[in-house]
Amino acid sequence: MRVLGIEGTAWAASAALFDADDDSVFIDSDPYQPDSGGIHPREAAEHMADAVPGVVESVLAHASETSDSGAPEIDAVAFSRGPGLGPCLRIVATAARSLAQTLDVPLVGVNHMVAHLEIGRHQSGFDSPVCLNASGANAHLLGYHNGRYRVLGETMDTGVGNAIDKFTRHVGWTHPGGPKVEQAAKDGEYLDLPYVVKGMDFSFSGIMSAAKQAYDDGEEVEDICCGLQETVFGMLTEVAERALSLTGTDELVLGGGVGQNARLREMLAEMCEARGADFYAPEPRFLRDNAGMIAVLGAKMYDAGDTLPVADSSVDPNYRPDQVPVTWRGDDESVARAVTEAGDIRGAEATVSFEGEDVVKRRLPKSYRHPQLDARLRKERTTAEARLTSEARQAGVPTPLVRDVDLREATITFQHVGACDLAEDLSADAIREVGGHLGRLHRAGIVHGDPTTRNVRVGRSPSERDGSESPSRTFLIDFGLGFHTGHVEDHAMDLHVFEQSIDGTADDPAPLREAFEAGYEATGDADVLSRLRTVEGRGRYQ
Ligand SMILES: C[C@@H](O)[C@H](NC(=O)OP(=O)(O)OC[C@H]1O[C@@H](n2cnc3c(N)ncnc32)[C@H](O)[C@@H]1O)C(=O)O
Ligand SMILES: Nc1ncnc2c1ncn2[C@@H]1O[C@H](COP(=O)(O)OP(=O)(O)OP(=O)(O)O)[C@@H](O)[C@H]1O
Ligand SMILES: [Fe+2]
Repeated sequence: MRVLGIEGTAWAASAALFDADDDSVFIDSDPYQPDSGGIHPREAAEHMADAVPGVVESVLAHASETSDSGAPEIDAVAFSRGPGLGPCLRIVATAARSLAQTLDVPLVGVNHMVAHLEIGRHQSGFDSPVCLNASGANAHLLGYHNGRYRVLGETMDTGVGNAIDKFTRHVGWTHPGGPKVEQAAKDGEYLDLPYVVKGMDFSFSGIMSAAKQAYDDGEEVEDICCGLQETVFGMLTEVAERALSLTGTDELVLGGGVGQNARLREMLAEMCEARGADFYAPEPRFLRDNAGMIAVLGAKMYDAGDTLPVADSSVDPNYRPDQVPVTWRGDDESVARAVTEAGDIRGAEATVSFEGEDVVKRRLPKSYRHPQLDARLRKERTTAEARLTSEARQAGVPTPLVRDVDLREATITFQHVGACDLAEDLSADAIREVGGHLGRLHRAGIVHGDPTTRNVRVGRSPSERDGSESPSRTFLIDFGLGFHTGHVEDHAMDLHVFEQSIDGTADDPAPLREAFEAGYEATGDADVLSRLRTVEGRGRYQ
């Protein structure tokens, strides 16, 4: 089977031929290079109109040369339906429709983001990996579960490449900025910048403002580039590790143009090696925007009968990966694995060992992180965790007692609580109770920062066992990303993080979300729930 793919969401006018019989991919691309500034939508669309016919022509010629009959012998035409720049998408879709009609073959509409990650899954042979997309206009973690790719975490503002490109525009470098930052960072010293991770979500705007400010203040640009890479890629690696820990899977694939960065790949590989996971990054020609990935996913979709009548083939500039009905994977596949609790636990951040009635949590150094950043985060988080675990308790939220803190070793000793993590015993009742806990916590001016189904323990409390006090079934743990705040936005983010972790693991998340929100409503502020709707609906990628 042979599928011709066409890509043109933003800068790469690209066509490709994927031959499923010998797994070969031929790609021809013609990039748009802005004279100055960033990608200009109208200029980019003009580029697509000029360049797409040429790359399609060259792929058709290749197809004819490599067929027995001398005709192109193409079974389907696949194209990027979105997300991307509307004017570019429309030109590419028009080209794809007319080519499919000329060749008299079906049309396949591919989600560009899903293509960025399916290429890595296809080439690695991994079953059901966590996928990190680090591209220009996006940054997110996806995992397949129950017929869809679930968003496990994502940027709350700009895409990672665009964030870096905005900084390089500020210092007067031409587009794209990513490779220039990579080069300059080699001659730089690490510089501290804000580090922003909320559960498995993250944001870049604060870092970018600080980086621009540092430049205006006369810091060496090489040092800022080094700090930028260490911070931004450290965050992406951390959230990828969180996703591995939450889902229990041991496979990670990388996709997207920023994935061409050697430092990012090095950090991800090192993180995976340290936790015994497998890591795969496609070669650069499949990481940056290219039609090869569109043709490969197009072939899987065509095989599954997932083709588009021309009348229904409109483009979608905001096409999200979790909107795609995944027709080409089995319903029984899932990114979520059962995690068995035996002996020491390796969480995303720390190792946890069970010592009698106590639990000892050690934030061991992370070798993938810059040592200065690593020391800062371990200390900050240990301090926050010890303090907030106790303060939450005082606010009426069940948490373990803190028995001992060793800041130098970044180690805390806690009382052992619960029988298992909520992830292993997801029930509406327990989740309603967690909603109540978060409402109370927020009223006390505290956010948890990382409320996931692995950071809630479920089971009987010691008081319940000896019958001395009224029982509580659920306990919040892992306050390392917590902080004091009265902002509705921060509180809504806490709820968003929790709901994302339900979406990532539950078969039928809707009733669980409802129970969670009902629980929150009973103790928390209604404004936070309405802000949650805004957070979810926000057009994130800029
Ligand atoms: C929707 C679609 O149009 C968009 N595509 C896209 O952003 O192109 P992509 O090829 O995946 O990524 C381009 C980005 O990748 C960055 N980039 C390229 N090489 C880099 C490097 N060595 N280090 C860091 N960033 C790099 C560029 O600066 C640019 O921001 C997307 O996938 O988000
Ligand atoms: N006080 C406790 N009582 C019982 N079990 C605990 C306690 N603290 C931690 N655990 C167990 O250890 C696991 C990891 O702990 P924790 O979440 O604090 O570490 P982490 O490295 O920050 O993990 P992650 O970042 O993946 O959430 C928990 O999911 C839980 O199963
Ligand atoms: Fe892309």
